[in-house]
Amino acid sequence: MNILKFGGTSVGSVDSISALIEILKPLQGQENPVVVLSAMGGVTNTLLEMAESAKDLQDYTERLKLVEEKHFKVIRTLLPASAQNPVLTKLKICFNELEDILQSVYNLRELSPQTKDLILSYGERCATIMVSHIAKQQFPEALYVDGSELIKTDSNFGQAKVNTQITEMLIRDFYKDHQDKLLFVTGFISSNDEGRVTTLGRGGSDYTAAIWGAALNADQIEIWTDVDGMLTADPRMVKKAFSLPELSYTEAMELSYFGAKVIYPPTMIPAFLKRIPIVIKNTFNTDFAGTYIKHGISPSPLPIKGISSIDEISVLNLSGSGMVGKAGFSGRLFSMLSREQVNVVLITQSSSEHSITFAVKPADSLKALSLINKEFELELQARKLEYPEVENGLSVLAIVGENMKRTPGMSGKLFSALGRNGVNVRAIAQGSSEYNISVIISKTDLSKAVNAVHDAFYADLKKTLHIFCLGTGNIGKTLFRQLQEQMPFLAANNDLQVKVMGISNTRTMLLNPDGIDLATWEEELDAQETKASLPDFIKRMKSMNLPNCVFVDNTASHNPIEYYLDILQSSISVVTCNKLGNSADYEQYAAFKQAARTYGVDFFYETNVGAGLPIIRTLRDLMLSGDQVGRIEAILSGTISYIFNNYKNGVLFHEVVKEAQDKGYTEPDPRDDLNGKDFMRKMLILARDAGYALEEKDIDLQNMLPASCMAAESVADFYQELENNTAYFENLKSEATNNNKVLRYIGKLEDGKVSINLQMVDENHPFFTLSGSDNIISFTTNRYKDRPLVVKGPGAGAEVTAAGVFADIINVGKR
Ligand SMILES: NC(=O)C1=CN([C@@H]2O[C@H](COP(=O)(O)OP(=O)(O)OC[C@H]3O[C@@H](n4cnc5c(N)ncnc54)[C@H](O)[C@@H]3O)[C@@H](O)[C@H]2O)C=CC1
Ligand SMILES: N[C@@H](CC=O)C(=O)O
Ligand code: NA
Repeated sequence: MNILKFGGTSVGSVDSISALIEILKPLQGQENPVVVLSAMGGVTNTLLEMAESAKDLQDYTERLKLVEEKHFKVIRTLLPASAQNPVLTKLKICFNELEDILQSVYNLRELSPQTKDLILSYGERCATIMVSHIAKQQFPEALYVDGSELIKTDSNFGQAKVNTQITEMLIRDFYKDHQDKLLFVTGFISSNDEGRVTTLGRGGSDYTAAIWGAALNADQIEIWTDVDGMLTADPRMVKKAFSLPELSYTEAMELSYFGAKVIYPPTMIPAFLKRIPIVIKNTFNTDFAGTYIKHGISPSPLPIKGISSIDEISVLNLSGSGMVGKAGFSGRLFSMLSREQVNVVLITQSSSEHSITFAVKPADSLKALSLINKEFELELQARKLEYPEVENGLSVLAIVGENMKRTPGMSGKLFSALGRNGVNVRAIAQGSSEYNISVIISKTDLSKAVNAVHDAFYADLKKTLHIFCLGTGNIGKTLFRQLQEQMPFLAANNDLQVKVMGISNTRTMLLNPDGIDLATWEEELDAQETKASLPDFIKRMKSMNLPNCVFVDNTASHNPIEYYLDILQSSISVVTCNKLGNSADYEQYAAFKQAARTYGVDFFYETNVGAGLPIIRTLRDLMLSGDQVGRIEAILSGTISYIFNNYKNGVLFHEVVKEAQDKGYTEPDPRDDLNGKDFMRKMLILARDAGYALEEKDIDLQNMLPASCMAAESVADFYQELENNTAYFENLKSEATNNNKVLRYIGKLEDGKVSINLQMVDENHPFFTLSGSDNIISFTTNRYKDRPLVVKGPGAGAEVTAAGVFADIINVGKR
C-alpha cells in the first residue's frame, strides 16, 4: 500500500487537480492508496495574513471572498452541475465558520497560537473536501478524512509534537474500518488531548504522509510536487542543476535542512525508522521516474549529491578569555538558546576555544543577542567575554553527500572554487557525520558561489565560461563566428560551454543573463537602444556576479585598459588582444599580473605577440621551468613581413600596404604598423615577460619611413605620402635585390637591450625565407644555447588572431 501526498501546487488549480486524478486512475483495481493533501497553493499564506489583519483591525473580507471563490471555481469547472451543490454547501459551511473565527479575532484583537492553528486548518480541510468530491466522479469509494482527529499531539501550537503511539493506533483502527475506501486525508493538521486543532509546522503535510506511512507500514511514500524531485541545486539559481535519482535519508535530510524545499525534514524520520522508501515525483511531468530516498542506495559516481543554501542568515560571534578551558561553556550557551526556542543553524568553534560563531535565522538574531547578554551578564561586565554583535546580510552554502567521507580533497575543491571566484568565506562548519560542509558567505555572493561550486563538483558533467566581449571589428566578429561553429564540439568533447553574456562596441551594447544567440548577435546589438557605455557595461557584468567570468578586449582602444585592474580584482579573468595595456608603463603591466595572481584569475594575452602563434605561452613555459632568455631575434610585424614578401616588380609600395590592410593584417590604423610602434609594443611585452623591467623609451627603434610619411595626419594623407615617396621605397627594394638580399624589419633583445632595425639579409640568414604575413622568433636561452628555439608562421590576420583569443578563453576554462 502506498501513501501519495500532493502539495499545494498539485491541488492549486483546475489543471493540476485534473492531473492528480489522472495519476490516481491507473491505481484503480489495485490496493487503494491513502492520499494526503495540502491546502491549495498560496491559501495557507493568505489565511495567515487574514488572521493578522483581523487582529490589527484591518479588512480581511475581500481576501476571504477570493479564497472562497478559488475553491468554488474549481468545483464549478470540474464537477457537473448536478454534483456541485452538496460540496459547495459543505465548503460554504467551512467558510462561514472561518469567517466567524476571523470576526472573533477582530472583535477581541487577539490572535493566540491555537486560534492561528484553527484558522490555518481550513486550508487543508477545504482543499481535501473539494478534491475528494471531484475524485468521487471517478472513484465512488473516495472518502474525505479530517486527519486532525487521528494525529494526536502535545499543545505546542504551530509546531506540535506527535504522540506516535496513540496516533499509530488511531490510524490503524481507522484504516481497518475503511480499507475499501479511497481515503483523502487532510495533511498538516492534528489535535491535542482536548481535541483542539494543532499543526505540524510548515511543510507538515509531508509529515502527515510519513506518519500514515509508518502507522500502516506502507510500501512507499510518494511526495508529488511541481519539480523533478531533488536536484543538485536550486534550479532557480543554477540553470544546470539536475535531478538526483537516489539519496540516502541522511543526504535528503541534510539537503532539505539547508533549503531544498522539496521535502520537509521531519518527514524522513518515521520513514527512516520503518525503512519505508520515499519517492519524490512531479505532478506536472509524470514521465520523471522520481528521486528515491531509501536505505541501501546504489553507489553513486557523483562526488557530492547536492549544494544547498539558506538565503538569509545572521551570525553571532562570542569570544573572550572567559571561554578558554571552561568545560560546559558551549553547553550552557546552546542549551539556553534551545530552551528559549532559538534554532541554531550552524556552529563553528575555533580550536583555541577562544571564540564560538553560530548562525541563526534573522528573525531570531536579536532574541539570541539579548538572551546571551542576560545569561552571560557577569562575564560580559567583567570583560571575560566580548559583547557579541549580530552580523546580517549573510547566507549559508552547504555541500552534501555521503561520498565526501570516502573522497579526499572535497573541501579543497569547495574552497578553491569559492576563492577563484572572489567569494570570501566568513565561517566554516563540517558536520561530524562528514556528510556536510557548510560555509557562511555574503548574501550578494550566494548565486555566484552556488554556481561556481556546482561547476567545480560537476565539472566532468559540464562547465560554463561566461564571457563579456568588447569590440566587434575584424577580430571580434571572427571570434563570434568561430565560437558559434565550435560550440557543439566543445560541449561534446571538452564538457565546456562558452556563453557570451555581453557584447559592446563604441555604439551600442547588449547584455543578456541567458546568454546571447551568436546566430543573431549583430542584428540584436544594432537594434539596441542603449548607447554603449564602458562603465555601465562593466558594472552590469560585475552585478551579474557569475562564476567563471572572462572579460575579452578585442579593441585597439585605451579606454578598456583603465578597467583591467578593477575587473581582475573582481575575480574576473581578462583575455586581451589589445596590446596597449601591457605596453604602457611597466608598473601597470606588473599590477595586472599581480592582481591576477592575488585574485586567482587569469590574465591572458597570447595574441599581443605574433597573433595566434604560441609565443607568449612558450616564453612563459621557459621562464616557469627556470630557463633564462639571453637573446631574442624576431620579425613580429605581420604587416611589414607581408609587404616585404609581396613588394615585387610591377606593384607600388603603397599598393602593397593597402593589400595588407585589406587582408586584415594591419592595426586599425596602419600607421601603427609602418612606423614600427606595433612592433615596438610587442618587443616591449616580450622583454618584460622575459624578466626585463623596460619602458618604451628604453627601446632603440629605427624608423624605416621618411619623415613626411611620419608626419601624415590622417590615414588617407599617410597613403598619399607613401605614394609620394615611391622612389624612396623603390630604391630600398633595388638595393636589396641588387645584392641578392631581402628587406627585413628585425627586432632584437640582447643583454637586456631592445633594438628594432631595417636590415637587408642574404640567403644565409635564418630570416631570409619567409612568406605571407609570417612572423618568426628565435629564443636563445640557457637550455637552447647552441641552436635556438624557433616559432614561425602567419603572425597577423583575423582568423589566426581570433583563434588565439579563443584558445586563451578555453585556457581560462581549463583551470
Ligand atoms: N589584425 C591582427 O592580425 C591582429 C590584431 N590584434 C589586435 O586586435 C585588436 C582589434 O583589432 P581589429 O578587430 O582589427 O580592430 P577593429 O578596428 O576592426 O575593431 C575594433 C572594435 O573595437 C571597438 N571599440 C573600440 N573602442 C571601444 C570601446 N572603448 N568600447 C567598446 N568597443 C570599442 C570598435 O567599435 C570596433 O568594433 C587590436 O588591438 C589589434 O592590435 C592583435 C593581434 C593580431
Ligand atoms: N598589425 C599586426 C597584427 C598583429 O599583432 C601585425 O601586422 O603584426
Ligand atoms: Na601569440
